[in-house]
Amino acid sequence: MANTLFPIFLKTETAHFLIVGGGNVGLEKTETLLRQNPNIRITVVATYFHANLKEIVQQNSNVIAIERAFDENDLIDKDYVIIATDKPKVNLEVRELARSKGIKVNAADQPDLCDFYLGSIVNKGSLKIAISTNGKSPVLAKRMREYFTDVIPDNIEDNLTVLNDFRNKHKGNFAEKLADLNKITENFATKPQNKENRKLKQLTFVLALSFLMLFTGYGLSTIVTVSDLKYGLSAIPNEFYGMLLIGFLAQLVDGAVGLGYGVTCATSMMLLGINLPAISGSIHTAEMFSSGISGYSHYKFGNVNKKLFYWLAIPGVFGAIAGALLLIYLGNKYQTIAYIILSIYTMIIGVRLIILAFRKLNRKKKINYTGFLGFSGGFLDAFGGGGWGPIVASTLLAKGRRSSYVVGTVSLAEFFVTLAAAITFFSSIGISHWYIILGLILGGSIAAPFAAKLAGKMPQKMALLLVAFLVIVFSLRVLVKMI
Ligand SMILES: C[C@@]1(CC(=O)O)C2=NC(=C\c3[nH]c(c(CCC(=O)O)c3CC(=O)O)Cc3[nH]c(c(CC(=O)O)c3CCC(=O)O)/C=C3\N/C(=C\2)[C@@H](CCC(=O)O)[C@]3(C)CC(=O)O)/[C@H]1CCC(=O)O
Ligand SMILES: NC(=O)c1ccc[n+]([C@@H]2O[C@H](COP(=O)([O-])OP(=O)(O)OC[C@H]3O[C@@H](n4cnc5c(N)ncnc54)[C@H](O)[C@@H]3O)[C@@H](O)[C@H]2O)c1
Repeated sequence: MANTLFPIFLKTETAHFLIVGGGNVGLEKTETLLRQNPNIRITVVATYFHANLKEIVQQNSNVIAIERAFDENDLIDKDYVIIATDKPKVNLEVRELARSKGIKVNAADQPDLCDFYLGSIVNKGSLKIAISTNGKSPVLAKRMREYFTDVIPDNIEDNLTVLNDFRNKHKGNFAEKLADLNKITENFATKPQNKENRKLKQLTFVLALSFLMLFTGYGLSTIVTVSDLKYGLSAIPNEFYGMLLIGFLAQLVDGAVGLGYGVTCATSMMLLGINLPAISGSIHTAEMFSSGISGYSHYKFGNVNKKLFYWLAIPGVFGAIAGALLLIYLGNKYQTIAYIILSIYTMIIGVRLIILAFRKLNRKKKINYTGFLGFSGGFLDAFGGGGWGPIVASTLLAKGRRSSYVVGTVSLAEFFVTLAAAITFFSSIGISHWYIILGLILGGSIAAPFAAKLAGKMPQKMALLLVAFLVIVFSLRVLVKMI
C-alpha cells in the first residue's frame, strides 16, 4: 500500500472538535486533544459518559457535554469530527453526514471511515513529532514515540530558545543567516560511520604509524651510527630553538584561523635562510601527524564524502609528488631563483588570505574542476611548503559549500597529500633536517592546547588579516634579501 498520507500540524486555537461517543475511546481522544492544548474547544455527544470524562467536563469550561443520541445539528460549526461509538451503523451515519458538509472525520480504529488518522505524538517543548505507520501498526507508532521521547534530550527547548534568539538577532542577509544556522546546528545531525569509512580510517592509521616507525628507526640509526655524536648534538641548539618558536607560532595561527600552518612555517623558515627542500620536507613531516589526527577525527564523525575525497586526494597526491620533485631540483640547482619564486608565491597566498577575509558567502555552485583543484593544491603545497588550506579548502568553501563534510573531506585528503610530499622529500634528501622537524613538532605540541582555546574566539576576519599581514611582510623581507 502506497503511503500517501500528508502530515500537517493543525493550529488548535481556531478549531472546534466534535466527539461522538463518551465511553473509553471517547475519553481517550478527549484526553489526547487536551494534552496538546488545554483550551481546545471540544463538544462530546453521547448517550452515556465515562466517569472520568464527566470529571473533565466539570473542570474544563471549553469541553461541553451533550447527553443524548447524535443529531445532524451537532455538526453545525464543527471543523473536525472524531467518531467513537460502539454502534457501527451510527459511526457510518455520522461519517456520511459530516462528509456531506465537508467536515473531516476520524473514526477510532476504523481506517476505512477516516479522512485523517491520529498520530502518535512526541512532545518536547516546542519540538513536536507526529508518527504514523500508515495504519499498519499503531502499536509500533507507540513504541517509536517512546523511543524518540527517550533519545531526544529534555533540554532541547533551551537549544531552540538560543537558536530562535540567534535567528531573530542575525544581521546578515538570508544566505549568511542560513549558513550560520546550518553551521551551529551541524552537531545535531552527525551520521553514524559506515563500514567503508572504517576501512579507510584504519588505512590512515596504519600509514601514519608505519611512517612514524620508519622515521624513528632511521633517525635512531643515524644517531647511533654517526661516530661524532657530539657534533650531532652541538648542531641542534641555534636552529632548533628557532624552529620551536616557529612551530609554536604556526600552530597558534592555524588554531585561530583553521588554515595557514604551512605558509607561516615556510615564510618564517625562509627568513632563517634554511635550505628550500628542507623547509617543505620538514613542514610536511611535522604536519603529517596533525593532519592524520584531524583526518581521523573527521572520519569518526562521518564528515567525509567518498566521491569528493577521491577526486581531491588522488590528483592531490600526484600533484604533491611533482611539486616536491620540482622543489628538490630547483632548490639544489638554482637556490636564489627558487627563493624568489617561493616568496612571490607566499605573498600571493597572503593576498588571497586578505581576499578571504573580505569575501561574502556565495550560494552553492557546482564545482567541475575538483580534480584539477586537487592536483594544483597538492603541487603548490609541496612546492611552497603550504597552501592546501588557503587554496583547496577555501576554494570549495568560497563556492558556498560550507558544510562539515567539505571541511572533513579536505582535511582527510590533506593527510594523504602531506604524506606523499613527506615521503618524496624523505626519500631524496633523507632526514638531515631532523632537528627542524623535531622543533616544529615540539613547538606545535606546546601551542596546541592554546590554539584549541583560541579557535573560534578571535573574529575570523581579524585573524585572517593578521596572518595575511605576517605572511606578506615575511615574504617581502625574503624577497628584498634575495634581490
Ligand atoms: C497512534 C494512535 C493515535 C491515537 O489513536 O490517538 C493510533 N492508535 C494508537 C494506539 C493503538 N490502537 C490500537 C492499538 C492496539 C494494538 C494494535 O492493534 O496495534 C494500539 C496500541 C496501544 O494502545 O498500545 C488498535 C487499533 N488502531 C487502529 C486499528 C484498526 C486498524 O488498524 O485496522 C486498531 C485495531 C482495532 C481492533 O483490532 O479492534 C487504527 C488506527 N489507530 C491509529 C492511531 C490510526 C493509524 C495510525 C498510524 O498510522 O500508525 C488508525 C488507522 C485510525 C485512528 O484511530 O486514528 C495510538 C497510539 C497512542 C500512543 O502513542 O500511545
Ligand atoms: N476500548 C477500547 O480500547 C477499544 C479498542 C478497540 C476497539 N474498540 C471499539 O471502539 C468502540 C468504542 O469503544 P468504547 O470502549 O469507547 O465503548 P463504550 O461502550 O465504552 O462507549 C460507547 C459510547 O458510544 C456512545 N453511543 C452509542 N450510541 C450512540 C449514539 N447513537 N449517539 C451518541 N453516542 C452513542 C455510548 O453512549 C458510549 O458513550 C467499540 O466499537 C469498541 O469495540 C474499543
